[in-house]
Amino acid sequence: VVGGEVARANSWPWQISLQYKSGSNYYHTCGGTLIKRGWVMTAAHCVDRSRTWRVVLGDHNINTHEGREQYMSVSRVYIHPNWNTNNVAGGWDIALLRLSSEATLNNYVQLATLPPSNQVLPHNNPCYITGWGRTQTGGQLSAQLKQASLPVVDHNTCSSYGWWGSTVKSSMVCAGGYSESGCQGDSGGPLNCSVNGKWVVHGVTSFVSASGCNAYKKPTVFTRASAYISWMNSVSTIT
Ligand SMILES: CC(C)[C@H](NC(=O)C(F)(F)F)C(=O)N[C@@H](C)C(=O)Nc1ccc(C(F)(F)F)cc1
Repeated sequence: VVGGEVARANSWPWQISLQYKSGSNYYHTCGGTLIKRGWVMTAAHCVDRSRTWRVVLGDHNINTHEGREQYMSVSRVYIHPNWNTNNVAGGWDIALLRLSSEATLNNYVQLATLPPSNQVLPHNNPCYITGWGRTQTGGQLSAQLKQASLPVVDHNTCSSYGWWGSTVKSSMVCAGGYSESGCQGDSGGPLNCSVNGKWVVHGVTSFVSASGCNAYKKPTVFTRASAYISWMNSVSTIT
């Protein structure tokens, strides 16, 4: 997250850290959202490569053990069937992770609220991006969870000339576009939007500009969760 501030610990209790094993250590690579006690929503591009994954719930500083974390292994990865690794602009950048055991819900770990199917938020709807991603273009990951205010940019504006143009599809949500943004390492994490006084996870962090995370008029682009409610229900109930 470029800009914004360090979040109050566990104030986004559905935010998870997706980590992969290398040698005897685990490394943060993406964010994600706890949507059911045994299910995490993340970006397809995060799990393109088959690795040994773990999901950390209830985390704040990803480099220290604070005692509130729950470490879960992943029993199966469901990448959207239409996802194309070489074409993030095509959309479909969403995946579900089945956890090997169910999360314990408490003050530090809670389920996210997902939007109703096909709900599209208005221009400037207040939202926050959260994540442990780079704090500057080309910079380092943040040790502590960060948040930044990223108001919705409607599709009409986001897909116009000078903005993202046709790279952005209506199955995506744009947010921000000025000094604050997501950045590498925030991928897969939530766009938390305030709807009728409640936090609703409307986006899955997907991409930023190749010329810089907080490039002007290149808002952070999210997979629009409300476009995938039926797919998520079909995956997380048949299995
Ligand atoms: C997994 C990546 C897509 C990566 N995602 C992120 O950094 C995320 F955190 F915003 F999710 C990203 O945006 N990286 C930058 C450096 C990038 O490659 N951006 C990019 C944007 C659009 C396109 C286009 F237009 F071809 F689709 C290609 C690359």
